[in-house]
Amino acid sequence: MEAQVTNTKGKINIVLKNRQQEMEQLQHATIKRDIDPFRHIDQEFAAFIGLEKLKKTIKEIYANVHINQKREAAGLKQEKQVLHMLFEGNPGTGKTTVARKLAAVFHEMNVLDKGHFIEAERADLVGEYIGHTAQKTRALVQRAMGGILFIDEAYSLARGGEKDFGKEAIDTLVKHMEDASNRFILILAGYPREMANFMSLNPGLRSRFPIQLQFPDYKSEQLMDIAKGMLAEKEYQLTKEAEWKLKEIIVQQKSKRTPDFSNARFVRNILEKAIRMQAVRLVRHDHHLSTEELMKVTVADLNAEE
Ligand SMILES: Nc1ncnc2c1ncn2[C@@H]1O[C@H](COP(=O)(O)OP(=O)(O)OP(=O)(O)O)[C@@H](O)[C@H]1O
Repeated sequence: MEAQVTNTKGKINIVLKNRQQEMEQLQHATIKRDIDPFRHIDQEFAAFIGLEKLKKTIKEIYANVHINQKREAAGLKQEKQVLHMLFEGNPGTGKTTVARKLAAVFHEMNVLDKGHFIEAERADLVGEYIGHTAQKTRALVQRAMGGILFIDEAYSLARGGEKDFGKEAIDTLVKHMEDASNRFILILAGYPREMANFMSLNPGLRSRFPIQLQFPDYKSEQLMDIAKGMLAEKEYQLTKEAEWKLKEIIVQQKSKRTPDFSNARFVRNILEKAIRMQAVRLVRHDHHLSTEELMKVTVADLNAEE
């Protein structure tokens, strides 16, 4: 009888201990979630190599939104953020891709109502007669409400100087940026030197953009990481030799220091061509192609002439 009681007590003790362990694990998981509120942002931007300042800025914006919600719940004033941005970087450094991604991420964060993305250029804003430009620009801004309006090569708006209708487009944009500052996000993008010149011709314009991001040229190692990411996404893989070859091509191209070197786009173009060449190589085989053969991109594919 005594032995039975001890046995039952032992079982209860084990059950209690397991329960305590479960509770501790649960607590631990909750604490972990609390100390890493940015995990989701890290995941969303994991495919973007480099761009550390951008990632840091998005986390600041997220923190602000989150804390504002808590302030609202506590009956405190909210600090609405103005998020118009300037993106300055050479060709293929990711300006358009990042802007497109931000539209989706900001929608998820409740920063933007709709989260759509409108890419515009000079012809979409500048009209042909007096009044036409303001009307076109206003209509474009209206379409962009709740989303992002991205104007690439923004300096083209100032192309014709003082007498050009481009000036009217800039003035109209500035007016709407202030009137509807929280309802859409304007991103002006372009190459660094041209943007600097454009800003110097329009004093006061730069200061209207609280977020200014530089997109630096990628280092060769970063371009290799971008290449691997692009291939992995498409379910391809470089052989070791092909990796060395691609690195050699990138280093050689970068050393030429041509002003129009197109960074990640240069890499994308090489890979797309190599994938076509791999298909041409494989299509000649009439044996069963293994998964590995279908995935591997070789030096021959990189070297092949179209
Ligand atoms: N950091 C990055 N990580 C992964 N891929 C990138 C990165 N930056 C750019 N890319 C890829 O490079 C390509 C070109 O990028 P994108 O068109 O956004 O450049 P851009 O700066 O807008 O160029 P441009 O000024 O010439 O229009 C895209 O396919 C994009 O996915």
